[in-house]
Amino acid sequence: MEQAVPVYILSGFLGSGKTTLLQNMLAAFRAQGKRPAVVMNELGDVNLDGQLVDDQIPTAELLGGCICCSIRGDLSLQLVELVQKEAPDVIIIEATGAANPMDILDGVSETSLYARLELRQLITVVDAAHLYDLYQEQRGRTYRLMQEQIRCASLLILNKTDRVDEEARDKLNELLRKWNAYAPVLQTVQCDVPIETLLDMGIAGFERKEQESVGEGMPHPGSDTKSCGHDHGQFCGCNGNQEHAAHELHHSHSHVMAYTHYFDGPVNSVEFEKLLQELPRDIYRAKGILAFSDTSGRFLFQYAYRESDFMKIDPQGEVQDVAVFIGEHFDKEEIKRKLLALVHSSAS
Ligand SMILES: Nc1nc2c(ncn2[C@@H]2O[C@H](COP(=O)(O)OP(=O)(O)OP(=O)(O)O)[C@@H](O)[C@H]2O)c(=O)[nH]1
Repeated sequence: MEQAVPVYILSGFLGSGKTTLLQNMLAAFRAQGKRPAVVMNELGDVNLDGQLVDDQIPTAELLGGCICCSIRGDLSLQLVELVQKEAPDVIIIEATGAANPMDILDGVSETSLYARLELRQLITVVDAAHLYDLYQEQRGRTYRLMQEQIRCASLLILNKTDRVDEEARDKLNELLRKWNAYAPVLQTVQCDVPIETLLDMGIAGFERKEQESVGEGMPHPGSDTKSCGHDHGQFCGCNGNQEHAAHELHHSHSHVMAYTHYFDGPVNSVEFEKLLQELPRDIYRAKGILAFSDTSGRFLFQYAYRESDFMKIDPQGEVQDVAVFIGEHFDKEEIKRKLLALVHSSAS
């Protein structure tokens, strides 16, 4: 009989390390002689993460929205098309950092009714430093969204542990245990974890959870439950009712917005880095491809939770110089003004 294609969902807040994990998984699958395919979802209008994935790997892009709401129907279409056209051995879905994984789980389950898919794992990547900061305040929509992403996982990766001390690591471990008692937790830097271990752990973890949560808990392929096995009433006063929960959860990330800026000239690298350092706190993620006026070549830049990183690249395909800024209720016009001024001053 035809084998079902295993599907892995990568969830986690913006900038936590999902693309880093995706790259590690792709390398591991290919080393095993497998043919992976990828579904990438970005809030902005361009797929910058796609630049980090080998162009030999079949990739479906869902841009300009979040899988879990505006473009959920597209997810099913893309999955079916990938299976029919590419016959991959495995599919990895990288959600936007603003996605609620429950809806993506639901989308995959629905699709598995008419395409041979088998949901293996929902891996949530957590930025240790970011969660630790939010934990001090214990409130805010981003904190609640992170909580949801953690609760729904079958495997948790506590990443960026290089950015917190031992005391914070212990505290975070305790917190993850409290929010999700079932999923194994792996502590990593750069999501560096033996992938074979990760895949083995996940399968066992997912099966165990399904058995232990009979009647109320963990969503699984073919299941019509949308519950993460926790009390939704904690957030919205409902008792896990599907509609109320979905409604409330969409609201938990509807605060996230993106601005995509296309450049019509190069910018000075020092000035651009300064602009990143001075971004308002409400912008927690930025990425893009740029040419600088003071150095040759083009660069992929990443800004995640106050850390920036530049990598020289040779972009695949035609990519205009572009930057995407993601955050909460920030002033798009102000960013636009600053970027236009930067291009102008770099030209003179
Ligand atoms: N300090 C530190 N940086 C890391 C670590 N892992 C990843 N990063 C960096 O964090 C930035 C964001 O990583 P990504 O893998 O792109 O994160 P993401 O979750 O895919 O981001 P979005 O797709 O925007 O949600 C990049 O600059 C990575 O190099 C880590 O363990 N420590």
